[in-house]
Amino acid sequence: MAGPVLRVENLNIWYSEKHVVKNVSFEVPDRSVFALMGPSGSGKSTLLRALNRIIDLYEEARVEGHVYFDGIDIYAPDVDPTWVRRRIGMVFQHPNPFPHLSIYDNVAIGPRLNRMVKNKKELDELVRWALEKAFLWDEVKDRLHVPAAKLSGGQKQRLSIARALALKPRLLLMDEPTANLDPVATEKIEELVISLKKEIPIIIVTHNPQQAARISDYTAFLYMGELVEVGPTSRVFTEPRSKLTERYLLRQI
Ligand SMILES: Nc1ncnc2c1ncn2[C@@H]1O[C@H](COP(=O)(O)OP(=O)(O)OP(=O)(O)O)[C@@H](O)[C@H]1O
Repeated sequence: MAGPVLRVENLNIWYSEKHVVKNVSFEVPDRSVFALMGPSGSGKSTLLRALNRIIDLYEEARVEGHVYFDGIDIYAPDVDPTWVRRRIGMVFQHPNPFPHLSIYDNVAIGPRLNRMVKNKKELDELVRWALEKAFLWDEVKDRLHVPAAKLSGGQKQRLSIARALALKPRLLLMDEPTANLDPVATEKIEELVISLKKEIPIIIVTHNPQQAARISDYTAFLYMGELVEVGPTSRVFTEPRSKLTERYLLRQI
């Protein structure tokens, strides 16, 4: 069996004096969808931001503990945070394509900046690959050069996913990617997440337990900064070990 893609050990995070992630440890197996669920304010987004060092951009945040990515401690002094962010991609709650750039250029910008391709043909192939993986190619292949602003909300979110995929990440983090989408657009993203996991494991934050149940292989339940429970999704949902998880699943907290 493949080792975990990520191992989090005794992770603690503060914003100034406020302790928001409390001694959290878990492993994310390769080729899986791993859901981080919990009520509003439980620390899900903060924890996610620490997993690819985006949290470094928050001046008031302080992180202690370890995050091993394929065995490399991403907080070790000799590790370059930009390398970490390139290898561990991120998709946010609000789709964030550059509105004035074309659909093509939104996907191409990362590979160009990182000199991942030698010529236009390779770039065209990479853009097509990323758009296909993001289930968007068929809808946009005849209008690759129109501005991204012309797309629907769901399409913009899939474009954000294509942009992240174009950097060929080893792992993808998603922070409530369907929070602003209608049910049809949500379903597409959920199908896409499931189809990607064989190639790219995904950690997804959700405040919706049904979504975690539908798409994830493993679920972690976070409550007031503490990891209450983690395990295979089917087990967490059918036989929660903690009363708190049970109450959350019954919508009592
Ligand atoms: N930049 C910040 N500075 C100070 N406190 C913050 C900051 N970001 C978040 N917090 C606080 O940290 C705690 C955890 O927030 P976080 O956004 O990680 O929770 P969450 O579970 O993702 O919530 P939600 O589902 O509402 O997004 C909250 O109390 C929040 O107010």
